[in-house]
Amino acid sequence: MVQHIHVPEGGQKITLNADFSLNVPHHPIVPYIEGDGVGADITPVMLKVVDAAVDKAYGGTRKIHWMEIYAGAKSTRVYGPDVWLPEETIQAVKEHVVAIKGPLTTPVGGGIRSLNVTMRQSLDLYVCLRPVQYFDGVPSPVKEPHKVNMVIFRENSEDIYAGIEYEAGSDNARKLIAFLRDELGAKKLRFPDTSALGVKPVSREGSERLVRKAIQYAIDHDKPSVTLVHKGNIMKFTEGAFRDWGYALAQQEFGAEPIDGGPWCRLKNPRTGKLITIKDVIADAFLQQIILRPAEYSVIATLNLNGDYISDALAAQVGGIGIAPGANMSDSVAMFEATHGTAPKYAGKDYVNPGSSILSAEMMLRHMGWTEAANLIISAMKGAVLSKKVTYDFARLMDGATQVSCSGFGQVMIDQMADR
Ligand SMILES: NC(=O)C1=CN([C@@H]2O[C@H](COP(=O)(O)OP(=O)(O)OC[C@H]3O[C@@H](n4cnc5c(N)ncnc54)[C@H](OP(=O)(O)O)[C@@H]3O)[C@@H](O)[C@H]2O)C=CC1
Ligand SMILES: O=C(O)CCC(=O)C(=O)O
Ligand SMILES: [Mg+2]
Repeated sequence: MVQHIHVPEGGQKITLNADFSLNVPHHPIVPYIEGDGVGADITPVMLKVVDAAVDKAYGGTRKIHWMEIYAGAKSTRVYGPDVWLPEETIQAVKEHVVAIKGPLTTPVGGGIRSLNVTMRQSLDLYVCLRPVQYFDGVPSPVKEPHKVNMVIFRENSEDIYAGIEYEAGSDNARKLIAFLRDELGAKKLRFPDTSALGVKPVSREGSERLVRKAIQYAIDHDKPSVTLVHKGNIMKFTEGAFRDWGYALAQQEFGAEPIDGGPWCRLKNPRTGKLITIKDVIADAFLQQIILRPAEYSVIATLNLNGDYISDALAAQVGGIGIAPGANMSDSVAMFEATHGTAPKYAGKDYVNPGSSILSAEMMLRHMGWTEAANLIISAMKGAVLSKKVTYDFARLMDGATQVSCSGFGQVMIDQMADR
């Protein structure tokens, strides 16, 4: 029994097989969250572009039945002032297996904790998958943006994002400081009473399941390497353990052999026979190497906070977070979303680039096995960029561009589909 969700008539649920593959009917119901801020601008454009691609690709025989579900500010308007994330929203995503969402606001300092993170944790969407690829013609601040071709596997359920934090001066902070000092011998540290504390949980299971997915992806997509990015020199038992557990898993589960005594190792791709190198790099060095030598990196596996920073930094190299898509995945559920946030200064202005959301939907279509529609979106995106009719973010860096609105860019993409 749903309270405020309107279940569309004529659609059917996507279901899961025992091996987690999907049964996708020709008329699937797909839940979506509009999102806060620019969510109200980009989400309708994304829906329209996806509908056009599906219609064109399948000649009207397939159609997504979109089902709006609520989170964030819109949820408080529909469900009541304090209901930011209704339980039926989580249930709907779980039951429908595939969903897409717009960005949701998280206040800085105080206020509610991130609804985005809460959804990932509630549904155990432990992989945040963010491909970073270059489209010809996109303006970029680097000289050779076409050399950036990476796929980020960001651990999405642990790390400092767990939200275990104690405010400076609170009883709990004082208790924890006393415990650290008196029971755990943390005497050398500076712990003035004004200290706030955060806890960074990183587990072996959490690290292994993420690295397993990253290596499997490299095998399935014929990638040359998987790089474990960490700050394990400083945070030895969390970030350092992530690296060590990653290498151990590569050897134990995928038969990787150490190179020159390790820790780098190499496995043979069982599909192609080619070698896949498993390597690691410390996060700060990584952030300069992706600018200086991006071609050396392919699949990236990293913890939650590193993955957050790396996502935006890499996106900038290929044109910015206006075209940076992503997915949050468990073994059974996938929820797609742009890398960027609510960009509040542009909210409601029909201004920003809807590309991130549209490319997230493209990932969703591919996940559903609707490859023809996904391909159509990619070719329409390429055509739109080459036509130089682009939103402000590209127009401000592109010679001879015609600036179009958010909805205008969606229309440019749909027009591109007509010629394909
Ligand atoms: N998954 C989610 O729902 C996420 C939510 N957030 C939340 O969003 C809120 C705002 O965060 P903020 O740090 O400002 O980050 P945002 O990603 O919202 O925006 C930062 C800047 O990125 C550029 N940008 C963002 N979206 C687009 C787009 N669609 N097209 C073109 N450019 C874009 C703009 O740059 P310019 O100024 O140069 O034009 C914008 O000012 C916060 O509450 C944060 O917690 C943040 C990230 C992810
Ligand atoms: O949840 C948020 O508000 C921010 C999350 C974020 O930046 C991300 O997941 O990339
Ligand atoms: Mg982020």
